Amino acid sequence: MDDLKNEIDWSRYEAVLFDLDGVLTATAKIHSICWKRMFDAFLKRRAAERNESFEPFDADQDYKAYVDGRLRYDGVRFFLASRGIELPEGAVDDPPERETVCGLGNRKDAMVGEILAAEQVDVFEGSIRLVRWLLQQGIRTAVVSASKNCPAVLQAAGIAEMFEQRIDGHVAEALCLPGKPAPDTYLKAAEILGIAPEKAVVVEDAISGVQAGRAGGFGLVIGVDRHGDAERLADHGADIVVKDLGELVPETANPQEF
Ligand SMILES: O=P(O)(O)OC[C@H]1O[C@@H](O)[C@H](O)[C@@H](O)[C@@H]1O
Repeated sequence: MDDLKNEIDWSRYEAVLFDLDGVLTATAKIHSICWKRMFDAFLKRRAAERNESFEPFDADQDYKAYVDGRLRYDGVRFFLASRGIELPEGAVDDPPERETVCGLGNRKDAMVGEILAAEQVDVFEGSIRLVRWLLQQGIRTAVVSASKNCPAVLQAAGIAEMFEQRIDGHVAEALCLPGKPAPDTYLKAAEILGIAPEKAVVVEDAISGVQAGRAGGFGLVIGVDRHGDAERLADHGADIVVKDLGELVPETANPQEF
Protein backbone atom coordinates (compact mmCIF):
# COMPACT_ATOMS: atom_id res chain seq x y z
CA MET A 1 0.00 0.00 0.00
CA ASP A 2 2.83 2.37 0.87
CA ASP A 3 4.23 1.72 -2.57
CA LEU A 4 1.04 2.92 -4.20
CA LYS A 5 0.96 6.07 -2.13
CA ASN A 6 4.49 6.86 -3.15
CA GLU A 7 3.97 5.82 -6.74
CA ILE A 8 1.61 8.66 -7.57
CA ASP A 9 3.22 12.04 -8.08
CA TRP A 10 0.07 14.17 -7.71
CA SER A 11 1.96 17.30 -8.72
CA ARG A 12 1.82 16.00 -12.30
CA TYR A 13 -1.98 16.26 -12.40
CA GLU A 14 -4.42 19.15 -12.35
CA ALA A 15 -7.70 17.26 -12.11
CA VAL A 16 -9.16 13.93 -11.04
CA LEU A 17 -12.24 12.60 -12.84
CA PHE A 18 -14.28 10.19 -10.74
CA ASP A 19 -16.82 7.62 -11.81
CA LEU A 20 -19.79 7.56 -9.40
CA ASP A 21 -21.47 4.18 -8.84
CA GLY A 22 -19.08 1.88 -6.98
CA VAL A 23 -16.35 4.52 -6.79
CA LEU A 24 -17.84 7.36 -4.73
CA THR A 25 -21.16 5.81 -3.69
CA ALA A 26 -22.24 2.26 -2.86
CA THR A 27 -24.86 2.35 -5.63
CA ALA A 28 -23.37 -0.19 -8.09
CA LYS A 29 -25.16 -2.83 -6.02
CA ILE A 30 -28.52 -1.10 -6.53
CA HIS A 31 -27.98 -1.06 -10.29
CA SER A 32 -26.91 -4.69 -10.46
CA ILE A 33 -29.86 -5.89 -8.33
CA CYS A 34 -32.34 -3.98 -10.50
CA TRP A 35 -30.79 -5.16 -13.77
CA LYS A 36 -31.08 -8.72 -12.52
CA ARG A 37 -34.69 -8.31 -11.42
CA MET A 38 -35.70 -6.75 -14.71
CA PHE A 39 -33.76 -9.08 -17.03
CA ASP A 40 -34.77 -12.23 -15.13
CA ALA A 41 -38.48 -11.40 -15.40
CA PHE A 42 -38.03 -10.66 -19.11
CA LEU A 43 -35.93 -13.79 -19.81
CA LYS A 44 -38.22 -16.06 -17.81
CA ARG A 45 -41.32 -14.98 -19.71
CA ARG A 46 -39.56 -15.20 -23.05
CA ALA A 47 -38.22 -18.70 -22.26
CA ALA A 48 -41.70 -19.89 -21.22
CA GLU A 49 -43.26 -18.47 -24.39
CA ARG A 50 -40.69 -20.26 -26.54
CA ASN A 51 -40.54 -23.43 -24.53
CA GLU A 52 -36.84 -22.84 -23.90
CA SER A 53 -34.86 -23.14 -20.69
CA PHE A 54 -34.49 -20.02 -18.56
CA GLU A 55 -30.91 -18.83 -18.10
CA PRO A 56 -30.88 -16.05 -15.48
CA PHE A 57 -28.87 -12.84 -15.65
CA ASP A 58 -25.68 -13.23 -13.60
CA ALA A 59 -25.55 -10.22 -11.27
CA ASP A 60 -21.77 -10.52 -11.13
CA GLN A 61 -20.48 -11.78 -14.49
CA ASP A 62 -23.18 -10.47 -16.86
CA TYR A 63 -23.34 -7.19 -14.97
CA LYS A 64 -19.62 -6.54 -15.22
CA ALA A 65 -19.25 -7.71 -18.79
CA TYR A 66 -22.26 -6.07 -20.42
CA VAL A 67 -23.84 -3.41 -18.25
CA ASP A 68 -21.44 -1.91 -15.70
CA GLY A 69 -20.40 1.64 -16.56
CA ARG A 70 -22.38 1.80 -19.79
CA LEU A 71 -25.22 4.11 -20.72
CA ARG A 72 -28.62 2.65 -19.84
CA TYR A 73 -29.73 1.53 -23.31
CA ASP A 74 -26.21 0.45 -24.33
CA GLY A 75 -26.33 -1.94 -21.38
CA VAL A 76 -29.68 -3.41 -22.47
CA ARG A 77 -28.57 -3.79 -26.10
CA PHE A 78 -25.20 -5.27 -25.23
CA PHE A 79 -26.56 -7.83 -22.77
CA LEU A 80 -29.41 -8.90 -25.08
CA ALA A 81 -26.90 -9.32 -27.92
CA SER A 82 -24.87 -11.66 -25.68
CA ARG A 83 -27.99 -13.89 -25.58
CA GLY A 84 -28.68 -13.49 -29.29
CA ILE A 85 -31.79 -11.39 -28.60
CA GLU A 86 -32.65 -8.38 -30.71
CA LEU A 87 -35.45 -5.97 -29.78
CA PRO A 88 -36.63 -2.80 -31.49
CA GLU A 89 -34.80 0.24 -30.13
CA GLY A 90 -37.95 2.17 -29.17
CA ALA A 91 -37.70 5.70 -27.83
CA VAL A 92 -36.25 7.25 -24.69
CA ASP A 93 -39.74 8.03 -23.38
CA ASP A 94 -41.05 4.49 -23.92
CA PRO A 95 -43.13 3.36 -20.94
CA PRO A 96 -41.61 0.55 -18.87
CA GLU A 97 -44.10 -2.04 -20.15
CA ARG A 98 -43.02 -1.61 -23.79
CA GLU A 99 -40.81 -4.46 -25.01
CA THR A 100 -38.10 -2.36 -26.61
CA VAL A 101 -34.49 -1.63 -25.66
CA CYS A 102 -35.59 1.70 -24.17
CA GLY A 103 -38.69 0.18 -22.53
CA LEU A 104 -36.57 -2.46 -20.77
CA GLY A 105 -34.03 0.15 -19.66
CA ASN A 106 -36.81 2.33 -18.29
CA ARG A 107 -38.38 -0.69 -16.59
CA LYS A 108 -35.15 -1.20 -14.68
CA ASP A 109 -34.87 2.51 -13.96
CA ALA A 110 -38.30 2.52 -12.29
CA MET A 111 -36.94 -0.11 -9.89
CA VAL A 112 -33.84 2.00 -9.19
CA GLY A 113 -36.10 5.00 -8.53
CA GLU A 114 -38.07 3.05 -5.91
CA ILE A 115 -34.92 2.01 -4.07
CA LEU A 116 -33.40 5.49 -4.18
CA ALA A 117 -36.64 6.93 -2.79
CA ALA A 118 -36.72 4.43 0.08
CA GLU A 119 -33.10 3.95 1.07
CA GLN A 120 -30.23 6.19 1.96
CA VAL A 121 -27.23 6.44 -0.35
CA ASP A 122 -23.97 5.44 1.30
CA VAL A 123 -20.62 6.89 0.30
CA PHE A 124 -17.26 5.15 0.47
CA GLU A 125 -15.53 7.08 3.23
CA GLY A 126 -12.06 6.41 1.81
CA SER A 127 -13.12 7.94 -1.53
CA ILE A 128 -14.47 11.05 0.16
CA ARG A 129 -11.27 11.42 2.18
CA LEU A 130 -9.26 11.31 -1.03
CA VAL A 131 -11.52 13.89 -2.73
CA ARG A 132 -11.19 16.23 0.26
CA TRP A 133 -7.43 15.84 0.31
CA LEU A 134 -7.16 16.46 -3.45
CA LEU A 135 -9.25 19.63 -3.15
CA GLN A 136 -6.98 20.78 -0.35
CA GLN A 137 -4.01 20.29 -2.70
CA GLY A 138 -5.70 22.51 -5.30
CA ILE A 139 -6.46 19.56 -7.60
CA ARG A 140 -9.79 19.98 -9.37
CA THR A 141 -12.48 17.29 -9.41
CA ALA A 142 -15.31 16.16 -11.68
CA VAL A 143 -17.77 13.27 -11.81
CA VAL A 144 -18.13 11.30 -15.04
CA SER A 145 -20.97 8.80 -14.80
CA ALA A 146 -23.13 7.03 -17.36
CA SER A 147 -26.07 7.31 -15.01
CA LYS A 148 -29.00 9.66 -15.43
CA ASN A 149 -29.51 9.16 -11.69
CA CYS A 150 -26.13 10.76 -11.04
CA PRO A 151 -27.43 14.21 -9.92
CA ALA A 152 -29.97 12.61 -7.54
CA VAL A 153 -27.39 10.20 -6.11
CA LEU A 154 -24.83 12.99 -5.56
CA GLN A 155 -27.49 15.06 -3.78
CA ALA A 156 -28.73 12.15 -1.67
CA ALA A 157 -25.16 11.36 -0.66
CA GLY A 158 -24.53 15.01 0.19
CA ILE A 159 -21.40 15.23 -1.96
CA ALA A 160 -22.59 17.21 -5.02
CA GLU A 161 -20.67 20.34 -3.99
CA MET A 162 -17.34 18.52 -3.97
CA PHE A 163 -17.23 18.31 -7.77
CA GLU A 164 -16.70 21.25 -10.06
CA GLN A 165 -18.15 19.56 -13.14
CA ARG A 166 -20.48 16.69 -13.86
CA ILE A 167 -20.87 14.69 -17.06
CA ASP A 168 -23.72 12.21 -16.60
CA GLY A 169 -26.16 10.20 -18.70
CA HIS A 170 -28.30 13.28 -19.38
CA VAL A 171 -25.32 15.29 -20.61
CA ALA A 172 -24.10 12.38 -22.76
CA GLU A 173 -27.54 12.10 -24.35
CA ALA A 174 -27.91 15.85 -24.92
CA LEU A 175 -24.45 16.12 -26.51
CA CYS A 176 -24.73 12.77 -28.35
CA LEU A 177 -21.56 11.53 -26.65
CA PRO A 178 -20.94 7.79 -26.92
CA GLY A 179 -20.73 6.17 -23.49
CA LYS A 180 -17.90 4.18 -21.87
CA PRO A 181 -15.85 2.27 -23.05
CA ALA A 182 -15.54 5.18 -25.53
CA PRO A 183 -13.49 7.94 -23.91
CA ASP A 184 -15.78 10.79 -25.01
CA THR A 185 -17.51 11.54 -21.69
CA TYR A 186 -14.17 11.70 -19.87
CA LEU A 187 -12.66 13.81 -22.65
CA LYS A 188 -15.62 16.20 -22.44
CA ALA A 189 -15.07 16.62 -18.69
CA ALA A 190 -11.38 17.43 -19.26
CA GLU A 191 -12.30 19.84 -22.06
CA ILE A 192 -14.83 21.68 -19.87
CA LEU A 193 -12.23 21.95 -17.11
CA GLY A 194 -9.75 23.22 -19.72
CA ILE A 195 -7.25 20.49 -18.85
CA ALA A 196 -5.30 18.25 -21.25
CA PRO A 197 -6.13 14.54 -20.75
CA GLU A 198 -2.53 13.75 -19.81
CA LYS A 199 -2.87 16.18 -16.89
CA ALA A 200 -5.97 14.40 -15.60
CA VAL A 201 -6.52 11.17 -13.66
CA VAL A 202 -9.46 8.82 -14.25
CA VAL A 203 -10.82 6.76 -11.31
CA GLU A 204 -13.02 3.79 -12.24
CA ASP A 205 -14.36 0.48 -10.94
CA ALA A 206 -15.83 -0.76 -14.24
CA ILE A 207 -13.99 -2.55 -17.03
CA SER A 208 -15.70 -0.26 -19.55
CA GLY A 209 -14.53 2.69 -17.43
CA VAL A 210 -10.83 1.84 -17.30
CA GLN A 211 -11.01 1.11 -21.04
CA ALA A 212 -12.38 4.64 -21.53
CA GLY A 213 -9.57 6.09 -19.43
CA ARG A 214 -6.92 4.32 -21.43
CA ALA A 215 -8.54 5.12 -24.78
CA GLY A 216 -8.64 8.82 -23.84
CA GLY A 217 -4.90 9.01 -23.21
CA PHE A 218 -5.35 10.16 -19.61
CA GLY A 219 -2.28 10.72 -17.45
CA LEU A 220 -3.23 8.00 -15.00
CA VAL A 221 -6.05 5.48 -14.72
CA ILE A 222 -6.79 4.22 -11.20
CA GLY A 223 -8.88 1.06 -10.92
CA VAL A 224 -10.97 0.51 -7.79
CA ASP A 225 -11.32 -3.17 -7.10
CA ARG A 226 -14.13 -3.89 -4.66
CA HIS A 227 -14.80 -7.49 -5.75
CA GLY A 228 -11.53 -9.23 -6.64
CA ASP A 229 -11.20 -7.93 -10.19
CA ALA A 230 -7.78 -6.33 -9.90
CA GLU A 231 -6.24 -8.30 -12.72
CA ARG A 232 -9.05 -7.60 -15.19
CA LEU A 233 -9.00 -3.91 -14.36
CA ALA A 234 -5.24 -3.80 -14.95
CA ASP A 235 -5.55 -5.80 -18.17
CA HIS A 236 -8.15 -3.37 -19.54
CA GLY A 237 -6.45 -0.10 -18.75
CA ALA A 238 -5.85 0.58 -15.05
CA ASP A 239 -2.29 1.75 -14.34
CA ILE A 240 -2.73 1.00 -10.67
CA VAL A 241 -5.48 -0.79 -8.75
CA VAL A 242 -6.54 -0.14 -5.15
CA LYS A 243 -9.16 -1.75 -2.94
CA ASP A 244 -10.12 1.55 -1.36
CA LEU A 245 -9.25 5.08 -2.47
CA GLY A 246 -8.40 6.03 1.11
CA GLU A 247 -5.19 4.07 0.53
CA LEU A 248 -4.00 6.91 -1.68
CA VAL A 249 -4.24 9.66 0.95
CA PRO A 250 -0.69 10.21 2.21
CA GLU A 251 -0.13 9.02 5.74
CA THR A 252 1.44 12.36 6.59
CA ALA A 253 -1.79 14.20 5.70
CA ASN A 254 -3.49 15.71 8.72
CA PRO A 255 -7.18 14.71 8.62
CA GLN A 256 -8.11 17.86 10.54
CA GLU A 257 -6.96 19.97 7.63
CA PHE A 258 -9.26 18.51 4.97
O1 LIG B 1 -29.93 3.92 -15.82
P1 LIG B 1 -28.99 4.94 -15.32
O2 LIG B 1 -29.24 5.38 -13.90
O3 LIG B 1 -28.92 6.12 -16.26
O4 LIG B 1 -27.55 4.29 -15.25
C1 LIG B 1 -26.81 3.84 -16.35
C2 LIG B 1 -25.61 3.04 -15.85
O5 LIG B 1 -24.83 3.84 -14.99
C3 LIG B 1 -23.62 3.26 -14.56
O6 LIG B 1 -22.96 4.14 -13.69
C4 LIG B 1 -23.85 1.94 -13.86
O7 LIG B 1 -22.60 1.32 -13.68
C5 LIG B 1 -24.76 1.04 -14.68
O8 LIG B 1 -25.13 -0.08 -13.92
C6 LIG B 1 -26.01 1.77 -15.10
O9 LIG B 1 -26.78 0.93 -15.90
